[in-house]
Amino acid sequence: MQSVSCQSMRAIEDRAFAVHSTAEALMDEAGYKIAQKILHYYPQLQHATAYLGKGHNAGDAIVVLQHLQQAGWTVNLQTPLRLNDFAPLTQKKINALGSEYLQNQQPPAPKSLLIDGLLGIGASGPLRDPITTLAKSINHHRNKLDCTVIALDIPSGVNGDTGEIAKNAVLADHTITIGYPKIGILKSNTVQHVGALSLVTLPELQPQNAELAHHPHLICEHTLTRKRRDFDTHKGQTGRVAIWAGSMGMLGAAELSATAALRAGAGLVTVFIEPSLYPILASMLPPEIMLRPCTSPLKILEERFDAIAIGPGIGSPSEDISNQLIEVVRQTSVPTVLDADMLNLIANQQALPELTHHCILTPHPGEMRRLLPNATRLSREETVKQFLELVPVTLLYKGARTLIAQTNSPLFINSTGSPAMATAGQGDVLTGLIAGLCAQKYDQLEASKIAVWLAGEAAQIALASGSETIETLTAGSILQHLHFAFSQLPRTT
Ligand SMILES: NC(=O)C1=CN([C@@H]2O[C@H](COP(=O)(O)OP(=O)(O)OC[C@H]3O[C@@H](n4cnc5c(N)ncnc54)[C@H](O)[C@@H]3O)[C@@H](O)[C@H]2O)[C@H](O)CC1
Repeated sequence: MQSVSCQSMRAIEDRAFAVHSTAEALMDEAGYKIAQKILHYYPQLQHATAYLGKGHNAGDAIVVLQHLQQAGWTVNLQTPLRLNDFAPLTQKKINALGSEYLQNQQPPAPKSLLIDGLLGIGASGPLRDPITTLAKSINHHRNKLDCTVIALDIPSGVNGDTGEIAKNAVLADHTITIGYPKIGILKSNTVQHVGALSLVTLPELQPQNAELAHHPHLICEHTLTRKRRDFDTHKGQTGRVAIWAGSMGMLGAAELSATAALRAGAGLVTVFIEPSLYPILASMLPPEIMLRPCTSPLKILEERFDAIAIGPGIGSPSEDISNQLIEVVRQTSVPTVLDADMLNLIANQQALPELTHHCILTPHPGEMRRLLPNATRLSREETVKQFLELVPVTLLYKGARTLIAQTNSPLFINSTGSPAMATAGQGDVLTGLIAGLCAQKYDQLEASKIAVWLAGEAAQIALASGSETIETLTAGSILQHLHFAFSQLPRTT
């Protein structure tokens, strides 16, 4: 979904008002949809406190509270403002909830939800009181009481256009933005304040082309689709994936990437492995995955595959194997995902300039620095741009906010994920997912976007379900929760 400036958002909103909508109708719709997101991601919290500024951002928060209350949650307000201080529509919403909530304010409960309804697109300048005090209180309670903070539209104190962070800006675990993502909250420097990102769409809001031009896109469920299968589909049609992964001590990487390719929907997944490792890996792999003992990666070129993945857990292969792996990349024309030590190998052999359109590279920042030493001096966004000026590949630059682009494409920024994903094996899963989707004829950019969104969403769902915590989540749990993430995506019509 394309991002917009706050000024454009206002213009879009004004056009909707001129035609058919009212501020109240939009607020009601936004509030309902935000509450649904909260119930999806945080069903167990059961207690919410909304922090209120004067404007319509606070009105949204009140509508959210009403829906949470209807779902059985206890709700509470925090604000020093009196009823008359609020914008008229926000007053109306407070009255609908019950103005006694203004008089009877309670401190937030431990491990509860805090809603930042302080400032949205109406914010200007550094934070001023009473907003500063309220923002400080949100950050304090997040820390001391282990509360989860949801920011509505924009975390208060983050500039919605520039991403500049004001002193005492709210630290949100999750920002639910309304209508269209605002440019400022997609900037890499804001990730600590924005947290996970969700979008609630309001179909009444229709941007004009000039309002969208050149801005980054948010990867979210509203713009991704999965393919519908004909009833008579057979496994040959859902794609064949070849994987060169794993080495002594790192065979789990081969298992994770192969299982991910299979669970992404690929029909046939074959792992090529050096013969000495065959018996060990054979005992680890799910029975659906084929395992081919093989001394030469060039064997991959002798069969028909629809996608190839090279790199997870390969460590430092011999010179001969390294040369052959590069040769596979040179000779094949099918989508080829290059990850982990394969990226280091490409950097060492200075083979980057030889990569072309069929390659999908998935570096994390360390791997990126080896491929493009200049990256240390650039922002993440500039790094992607400069990288793609050098090589015409699909680039997926991993991080808390993964960036994806091709030469001349817009920049796509992932919305899902969690700090719980900071564990080994997540990259192996991602590689397998991309290869599995490419094998099913998703184009490379689309496959990369869907894969990264699915992995992040699966992590968030695993946490939401209570079956994992930030500490316990593993790459394997992503695979176990993948079906919940897939089911969020509509099918192509
Ligand atoms: N965009 C949409 O389609 C919809 C947006 N909704 C929500 O409405 C807000 C924007 O509401 P608005 O009343 O215009 O602005 P704010 O709530 O951000 O409040 C502005 C208010 O705050 C004070 N203020 C401004 N800057 C500061 C500051 N730095 N420090 C302290 N106080 C400040 C000032 O008094 C202003 O008047 C949007 O973000 C959405 O959340 C709709 O409800 C749904 C449709």
